[in-house]
Amino acid sequence: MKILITGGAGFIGSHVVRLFVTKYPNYQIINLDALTYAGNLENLRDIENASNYKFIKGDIADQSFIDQLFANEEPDAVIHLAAESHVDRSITDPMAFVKTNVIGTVNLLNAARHLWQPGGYDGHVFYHVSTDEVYGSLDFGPEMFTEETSYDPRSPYSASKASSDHFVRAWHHTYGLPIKLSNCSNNYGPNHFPEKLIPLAIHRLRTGQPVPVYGKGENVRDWLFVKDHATAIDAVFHKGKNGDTYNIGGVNEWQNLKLIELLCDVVDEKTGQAQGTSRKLIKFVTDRAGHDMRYAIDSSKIMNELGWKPSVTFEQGLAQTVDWYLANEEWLNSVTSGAYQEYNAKQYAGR
Ligand SMILES: Cc1cn([C@H]2C[C@H](O)[C@@H](COP(=O)(O)OP(=O)(O)O[C@H]3O[C@H](C)C(=O)[C@H](O)[C@H]3O)O2)c(=O)[nH]c1=O
Repeated sequence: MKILITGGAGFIGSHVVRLFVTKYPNYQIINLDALTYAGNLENLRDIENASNYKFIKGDIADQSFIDQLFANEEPDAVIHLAAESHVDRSITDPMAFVKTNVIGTVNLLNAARHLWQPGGYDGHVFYHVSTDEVYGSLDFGPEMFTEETSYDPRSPYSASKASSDHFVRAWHHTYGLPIKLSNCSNNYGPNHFPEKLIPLAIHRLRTGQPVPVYGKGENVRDWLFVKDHATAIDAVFHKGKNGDTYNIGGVNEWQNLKLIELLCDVVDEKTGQAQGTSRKLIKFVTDRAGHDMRYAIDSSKIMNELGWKPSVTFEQGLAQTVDWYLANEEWLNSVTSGAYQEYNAKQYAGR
């Protein structure tokens, strides 16, 4: 089987690519990535020479490029992770999110349909990896997002992901395209670009800079270790039902301030600083515009039907993450200085 994985040089994508390349040596994995600021081939150094792996640089928003790629490569399946993903960026530059997340997804859907429909859809699947933010924002309390929760996206980012989810389902209902979808909560772990809360905070603490907490830090997110998200994607891809959606979460809700305090304590412990040192760097700043209060996701469907569950506790995952960032200063320096772009250019030259 030849699988096209889009966004494979990004944070979640690189963990999915590595899992599939190493776990399924008989699959051919094509990693398609535009290598925008968040795409980093250094994430995949360990598997870049694997015989079942190939990297192609390209933009999913470029329709003729995508059509040509499908004609040349004839993938059997698509796992679509390529996306603009940072909510703050979507507030300042929404059009980039429309281009990649909406138009890019529709280009892929069209190309998959035109390639697969003539010979019959058997053995093919278009799997869209999405976010729990499409469901909107919850108040504090027991309520959680289920697969039946109505969509209520509120940021330009979540509106673009909701739109792409709708297009994926529309291609299933209208053209019969075999599809799967999953909506996941906040991920954390190695190789996370330091604009998102956890890697940003680790980077700031490591370099003695203030850690910005938006508003009062009361907002709640559910956190899942990225490698557990990758195993969930593996489960949905192989065992999920055609046309179905699976929510994926860590059963692990944290208020932002509490999470940052815990992270400060882990960093103090790992770096041998006196407890309380890092907490002094917490700085309350202006809130995010339209800041969603709470995401909480009910993962019982994927757990009961597909037998998936997270493999690490938050304490274990956070400790592994801090260890990774402390041991990989070079990666962090390369990302924060922009040097990784040179590595990217060298790796894709001629491909
Ligand atoms: C960057 C930053 C964030 N925050 C707050 C804002 C959020 O309440 C929380 C996490 O923010 P972050 O931007 O890391 O992630 P979300 O906005 O929850 O969205 C993330 O999780 C979902 C599922 C996706 O689908 C997104 O792609 C992914 O970016 O911390 C701060 O307080 N300070 C900061 O400096």
